Amino acid sequence: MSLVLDDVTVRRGIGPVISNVSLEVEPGKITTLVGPNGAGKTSLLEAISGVVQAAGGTITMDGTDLRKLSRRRRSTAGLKHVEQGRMIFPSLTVRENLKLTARTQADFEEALALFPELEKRIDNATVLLSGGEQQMVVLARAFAAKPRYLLLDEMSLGLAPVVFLRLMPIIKQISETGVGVLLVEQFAHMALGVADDAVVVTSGRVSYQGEPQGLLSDEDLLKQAYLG
Ligand SMILES: Nc1ncnc2c1ncn2[C@@H]1O[C@H](COP(=O)(O)OP(=O)(O)OP(=O)(O)O)[C@@H](O)[C@H]1O
Repeated sequence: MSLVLDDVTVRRGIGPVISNVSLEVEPGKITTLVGPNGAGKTSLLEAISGVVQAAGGTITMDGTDLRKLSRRRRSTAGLKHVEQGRMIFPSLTVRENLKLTARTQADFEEALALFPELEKRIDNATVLLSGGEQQMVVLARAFAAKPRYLLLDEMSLGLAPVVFLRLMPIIKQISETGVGVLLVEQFAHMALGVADDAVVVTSGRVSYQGEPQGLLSDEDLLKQAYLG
């Protein structure tokens, strides 16, 4: 049981932006995917969730071939993709935002419990929240939908590092409930701090795969992860 990519290739325009990538995201674990700008990280997540179709390879979720399913079917099967940019309804309150994805009161409460900061602002319009709090709403919405696997694309975008750092233990807690998390980040250090597995993608190919510690302790590898 896991989310498995085998030999996946993604084409955009004329050429491949992801070539022969294989990786596994296990339930209850965080796989952190890092790599420089334009390495193809977003394209890879998009191929998993069905925003684009993979040109080659297989993608299975707990044994189900995802490539045969539409984007919506992948989502109802338990795959939640949090795309770049804060996908919230700014004029709705925090409560209303969460209620849009939580199917039951228990799911709503469980999601909210991870975010004490949000409990205090539950009836405020989300537009009035800070960038970090808005990103918490995004994460809470995703978790409230009870995903089996969660794809998180550059949650750090536009956030101060210290604010992003606050999200890390929450993402860890989410994974500990049994959710498999694929965390894509340019801020490699922080995202690797909570990772169970690490993958570096450079120019569309896997250039490192293994223990996060092996990457964190190798300066050349890290440089490659940031700069290519
Ligand atoms: N819709 C598109 N059409 C054509 N090419 C695209 C499209 N989206 C991305 N690309 C190209 O695909 C390559 C990989 O981009 P992608 O956004 O997947 O990388 P990334 O690692 O997520 O980078 P970033 O961190 O900058 O988002 C880049 O060369 C980019 O220009």
